[in-house]
Amino acid sequence: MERGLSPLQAIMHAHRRVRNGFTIAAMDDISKENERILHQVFNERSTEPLDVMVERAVNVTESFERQGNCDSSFPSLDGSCNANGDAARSMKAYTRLVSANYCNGRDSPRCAANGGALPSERAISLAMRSNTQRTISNDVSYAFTAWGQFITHDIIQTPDVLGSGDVPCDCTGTAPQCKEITLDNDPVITFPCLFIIRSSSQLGQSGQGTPVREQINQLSGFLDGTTVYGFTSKHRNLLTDSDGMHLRMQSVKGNHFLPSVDMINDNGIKDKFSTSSALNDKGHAELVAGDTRVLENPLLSSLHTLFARLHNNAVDQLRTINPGWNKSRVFAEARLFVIGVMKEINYNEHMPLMVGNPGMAVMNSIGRGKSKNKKRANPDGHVPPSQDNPSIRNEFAAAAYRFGHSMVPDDFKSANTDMSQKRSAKLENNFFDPDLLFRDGAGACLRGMASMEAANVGGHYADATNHKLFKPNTLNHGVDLLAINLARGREHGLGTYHELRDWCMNHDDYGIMYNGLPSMQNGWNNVRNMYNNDGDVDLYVGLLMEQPMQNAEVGPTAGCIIVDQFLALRGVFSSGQLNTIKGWTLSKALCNAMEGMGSIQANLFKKAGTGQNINCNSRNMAGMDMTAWRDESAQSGTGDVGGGEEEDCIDRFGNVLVPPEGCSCKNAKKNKCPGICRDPKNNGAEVNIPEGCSCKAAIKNKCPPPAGFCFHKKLKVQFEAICGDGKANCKRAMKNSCSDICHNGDFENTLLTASKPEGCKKCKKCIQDIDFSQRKKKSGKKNGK
Ligand code: HEM
Ligand SMILES: [Ca+2]
Repeated sequence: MERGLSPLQAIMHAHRRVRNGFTIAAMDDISKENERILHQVFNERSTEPLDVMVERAVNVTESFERQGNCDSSFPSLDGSCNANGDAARSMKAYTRLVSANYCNGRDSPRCAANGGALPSERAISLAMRSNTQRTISNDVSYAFTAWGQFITHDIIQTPDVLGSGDVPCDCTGTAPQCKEITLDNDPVITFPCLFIIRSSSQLGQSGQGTPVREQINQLSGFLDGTTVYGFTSKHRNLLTDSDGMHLRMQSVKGNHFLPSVDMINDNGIKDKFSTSSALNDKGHAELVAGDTRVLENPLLSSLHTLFARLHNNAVDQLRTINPGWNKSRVFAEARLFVIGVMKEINYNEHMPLMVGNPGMAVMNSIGRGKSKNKKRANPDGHVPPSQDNPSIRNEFAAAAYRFGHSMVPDDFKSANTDMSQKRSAKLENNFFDPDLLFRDGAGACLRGMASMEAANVGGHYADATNHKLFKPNTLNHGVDLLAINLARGREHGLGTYHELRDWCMNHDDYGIMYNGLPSMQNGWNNVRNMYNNDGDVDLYVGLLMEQPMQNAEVGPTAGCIIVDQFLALRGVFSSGQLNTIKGWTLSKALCNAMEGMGSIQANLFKKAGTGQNINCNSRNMAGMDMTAWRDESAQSGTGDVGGGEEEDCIDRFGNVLVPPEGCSCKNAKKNKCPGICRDPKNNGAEVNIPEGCSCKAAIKNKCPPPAGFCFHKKLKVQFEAICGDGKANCKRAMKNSCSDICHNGDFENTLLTASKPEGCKKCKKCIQDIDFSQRKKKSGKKNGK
């Protein structure tokens, strides 16, 4: 928990939590190097040819070590090996549907086509608010919206430029890493300005051969369970239980919750998952998941809980069905199952409601192989999702898929088994606060999510997101997510609404989603009049204000961008596994993994009361039939049928082990490789093996003389202790009960032996010059004994 932050610092802290993932040092180094290259080209006017500089930037990014193995039959963690050129793996730049539109043609936020200033993002946000009505969807529940956020967090996280301090923007418009949003007599917000930190980027080259700033995706862009498992081996290992198969959980009031930061012994985890006490103000320990945004709102945290539990349930099933599978195989197959279920829900339940008949017509026609996007299926399991470029599109990340922000309501709810309301909580008081989740449990929260209404997509955000995003408990407002989204689009140099609308309308496959020019929602004329020229309208503004397509939540231009993206990310499973996954819906997942379930919508994304319900108590709903995953070669129960990925070798404490050639990681973890010796009872601390002694004996402090060194576990030092009988007896030596030595506990000087004064029986009693009080204080406090 971060305490003592000013209100603005607390907001910044939360915003940074949303933007910056659980990285490893190599990733941060790559980001810094990329910024350096950008600076060289844009500010120092490097004389090297652009091609050379771009190649250098690409090489920098490529230097990020793969978090997986291309020979594996399982998808890698970071999305590497899934597509040609490792497209869409973690740390790759976004691609664009239309050329970048920066004010200076290279890297400065977009301006009006005539070079003039655009209206302030906050002014547009307020104009959208006052010119539009907020209406409630007749079709979808809040689960529809929440799912969009959960999927976002699997495929997209654009990090801030590194190295900016607590409040790095001062509203003077001078700091290069800041994109400021000017305020003019603001009705609610009391800060001198709003601001965002610019997105970390890489040097790219536009179609016209000019250098441009291209933003980076920190995540694996594939829909591959990043929210559950993280995108680095280190993170995945820290989330894995000591049995190597289950995900770590904590039990609270008899139910499984995500693990708390206190349970995971890693400073990076504490750093990236802690929240500010001005938001998380009831003092709950933060929860840890595969994504750093897990606590952003309590219903999102509940969805994370659902999929972690689902993984663990799948592990239990797979172990029964295939007792011969080894641990890493069980983990990998459970992960594959979880990813399969997520995809099934996303493509079968979520997308049809989002893009409606027109969008699904395009999805289906291309899926059946009529188009250039045709996929190749591989009957043996995981298949690269796309032979085309599956990268995340900038227009999708920075505008189109943010449509869900306008659907988020002010009041979040939990529900009882019969779906009646249990509790209502204001979102403005629950950003980065797991209170609702801890009070009512994940089951009640997800039932609440299904019972809640969602607003229609449009220009009128809820108060919680329009004025009070990340509101600290000491202030009566926060910041404006709508203005932030607009600033982000400009800062990324996104094309305008007209540019994207034209691209989509003229597209061979997507043009059919239009029926002439899209019709716009009420208030459109007033909003577009904010701009000097129609051609300047921000992409996000146009997307929110198009009338939705038939049975869709979004209009044709957002639909086009979304369909294009999800076509690129679609993958294929083997037919047997596909049959298992086919039956899965979000409601079935809730029935399987959530406590207190009764009757809920069959399609959870549909507004309660508008469609069929199902009862979780029917066997078909709550069960998990994994027979298609049965492996005849794994029925013997020896636990040696492998197939898991080969990864960096990291033990369960997160220590990176480097097995010498010819020794496996498995053996390294078991202390069976020469030169590797770690104490499992001491968080895997390194133990030196004295010559002529074994690791096992060294850990137990049982190495005989002359090798006789003792390892003091608490102080993590080795010392020499040869008792009077000539034997090394560490236990006795540490207790000062050897016949001839006393020591003062100051083991920092490694080789400390003191001879016992003559006639002395107990060191403690007879040695004055050895300061035992010192020792007591030191080790006594440290060890709490
Ligand atoms: C309570 C609900 C939500 C909150 C508080 C929230 C907040 C945020 C914030 C603060 C950002 C970063 C903005 C920036 O600096 O550019 C963001 C990004 C984003 N959000 Fe949300 N969001 C919510 C729900 C949703 C939903 C429902 C969707 C989609 C259906 C969504 C999609 C996105 C996308 C695509 C991004 C861009 C991610 C990136 O580039 O890193 N969000 N959100
Ligand atoms: Ca992913």
